[in-house]
Amino acid sequence: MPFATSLKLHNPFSPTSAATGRRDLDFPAAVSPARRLRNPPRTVAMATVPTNDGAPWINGHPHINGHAHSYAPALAPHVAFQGAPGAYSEFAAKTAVPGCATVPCRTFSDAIAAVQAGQADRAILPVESTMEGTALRNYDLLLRHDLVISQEVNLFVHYCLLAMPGVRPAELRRVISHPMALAHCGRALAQLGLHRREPVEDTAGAVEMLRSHRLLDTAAIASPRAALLYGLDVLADGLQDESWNVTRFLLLSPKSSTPPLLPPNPKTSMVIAHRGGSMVVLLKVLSAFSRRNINLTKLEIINSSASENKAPVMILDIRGKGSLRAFPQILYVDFEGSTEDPRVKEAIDEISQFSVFVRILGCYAANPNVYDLQ
Ligand SMILES: O=C(O)C(=O)C[C@]1(C(=O)O)C=C[C@@H](O)C=C1
Repeated sequence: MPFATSLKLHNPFSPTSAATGRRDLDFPAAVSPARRLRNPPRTVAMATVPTNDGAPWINGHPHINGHAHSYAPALAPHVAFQGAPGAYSEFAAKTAVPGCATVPCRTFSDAIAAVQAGQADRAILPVESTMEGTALRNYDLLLRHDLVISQEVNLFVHYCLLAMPGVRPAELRRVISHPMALAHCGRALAQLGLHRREPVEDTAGAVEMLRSHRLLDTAAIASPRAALLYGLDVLADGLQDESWNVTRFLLLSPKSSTPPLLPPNPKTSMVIAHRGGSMVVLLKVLSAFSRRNINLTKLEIINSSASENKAPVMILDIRGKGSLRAFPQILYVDFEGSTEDPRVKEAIDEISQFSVFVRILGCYAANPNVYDLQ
């Protein structure tokens, strides 16, 4: 994993700058941080409980009706996500594209492949969390493929301890979940005396495993919605060590042949590869934006040449036929403004002159809301 340095110029996740409480989607509600922290946990019923019985499996997960998992009109957009039905990523997909059909995939690569194979219209990836910073592995995936970021969505991740119906906390001997969820709940698990922790591919996959193997000595960490979906008991909630735990997801779409409509309140993500002198390049990039009054919302420095063991970042050069190129030093930059804005065009032109490679990863509507899924 390349070395990453994160400079927090503006943290869209921070309680002061996040959700405005605007209710612009039915599912789920965006809440103001103050309201969310005051309110007791709330659970929201989801549609039908998916079971594995007789349902065909695609990418390692059950597909209901031979296609997407969730019940949605045939023409609804299909969004691929990593995990079992009930994973946080699935909720993120439904938040970003209300009414979509979700396509469960075993890995993030499978989710991207599903879009490339035409099995899904879009894929959703978690890319950043307030507790862990940038998920570089998912950024790596994004760079290796020719998909564009078309939306962002921030979810409040609320972890619960789930067990089979009737199981008492004293009967539990181990806990299973996504490695991130286990890491985020370390303190609470220690207090509960749950020292045996085993990682699985996703939070809902852990719940599915409890259910299908009827594990009576094992708990899973997942969302209250996963508890409802699979009929498990919630033994404890709000398990995360930090009360403010938000994950940012990006929705990826195939590149459109027609120029996309300019989104409201646009934001652009780009990657800049350069040769050496990180600090000098950084200052030049900052200057190109600041002289044009363009605000940055993310800046991440990846320097894999700082250590001999780190592999360079591979980026698909989408010009011409498209080939993978290796770059040891890159910057990820998100900024306010659209690629059609003359100030932005000038800044990108200037940066292109002193860098070795620049790729725009997407221009999409900035979404400052934090959605509460519980
Ligand atoms: O396991 C899940 O439910 C997921 O959607 C994946 C994922 C992640 O990979 O970051 C998403 C959010 C949570 O922080 C934990 C795990």
